[in-house]
Amino acid sequence: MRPTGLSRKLKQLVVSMTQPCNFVTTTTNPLLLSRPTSYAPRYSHSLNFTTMMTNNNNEEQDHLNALFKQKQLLRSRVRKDLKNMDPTLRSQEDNAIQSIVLESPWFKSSQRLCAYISCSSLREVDTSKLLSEILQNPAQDDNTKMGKTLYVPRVEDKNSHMRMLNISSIDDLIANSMNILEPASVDGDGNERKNVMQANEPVDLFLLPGLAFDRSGRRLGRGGGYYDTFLKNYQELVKARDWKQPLLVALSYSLQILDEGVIPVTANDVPVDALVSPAGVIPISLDALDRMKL
Ligand SMILES: Nc1nc2c(c(=O)[nH]1)N(C=O)[C@@H](CNc1ccc(C(=O)N[C@@H](CCC(=O)O)C(=O)O)cc1)CN2
Ligand SMILES: Nc1ncnc2c1ncn2[C@@H]1O[C@H](COP(=O)(O)OP(=O)(O)OP(=O)(O)O)[C@@H](O)[C@H]1O
Repeated sequence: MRPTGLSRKLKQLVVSMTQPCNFVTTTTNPLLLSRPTSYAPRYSHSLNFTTMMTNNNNEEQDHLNALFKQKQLLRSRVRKDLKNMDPTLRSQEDNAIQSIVLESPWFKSSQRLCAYISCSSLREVDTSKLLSEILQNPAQDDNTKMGKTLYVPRVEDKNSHMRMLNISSIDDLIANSMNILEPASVDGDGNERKNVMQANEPVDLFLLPGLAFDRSGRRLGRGGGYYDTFLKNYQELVKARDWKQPLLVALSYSLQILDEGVIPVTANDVPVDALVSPAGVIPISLDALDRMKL
């Protein structure tokens, strides 16, 4: 059967998104182009509209299923590699990545950050030194350009919903059902924690976790869709408020940086601006080149 217009388009989209791309050297990076908000076909006339819609939806769903299956296989492979990583190497890489971040001008000058609380059983790049540094240097109430404000993730439900809540101490965290540390909704005094979506000023830096990355900014998460959903909403909020978009920086062990074209992505995947690996910063977007002074 000849592919219909929609299925051809969908295939092109999937193919284009699994091809290598580079934010810096080309202005036609598919990940940076405006993404489709819907795959729904718009036929002005059709002999058998319902059948066509059903076929197209089925094909579309088959493609997505195949793509999500590819993602799962890749996750299993990377999880295994992380599990087999030599502990001494892991600790060296944790230190190297954190030192690069701590010594960078873009981290030092950041005022409002969203960072993940690393989980050693998930073999995530350690963020403990970064969190200590941020929390040791809190923003003052008068909001002068000194000090930092930290927001960290809190999973709200299984429908990819998480919030980023303000904490002022590591003691504000408790383990959730996934055994990841996160803040309670209310602080010790019973006050609701500040939610970054309701803050009056923008976040300048996100430090992101992930299972695998590539040099084009593709990021493979753990499969919950939490970060992609959050980042899309946050980017929309920033746009509506006419603020500067935050820098999205992922922390990655060397083995998590995969060849281009290997990580499958869908239209919902949000690309990162830069990676920090033990070998240094890998800027990806033009914004990263500009703001990270590389
Ligand atoms: N430190 C940290 N906090 C985070 C995230 C994260 O990736 N890292 N998240 C980012 O979304 C959200 C939580 N999402 C999560 C999704 C899956 C798993 C998890 O344990 N996954 C298992 C496999 C589970 C399965 O497939 O059955 C694993 O990856 O081994 C943990 C957190 C919010 N907080
Ligand atoms: N076959 C499928 N068809 C449609 N949606 C799917 C399918 N399989 C998984 N999903 C949904 O896609 C989302 C996961 O997306 P994805 O695999 O891109 O996550 P991720 O890259 O790990 O994201 P994040 O890092 O943001 O958590 C989940 O909300 C899940 O319910």
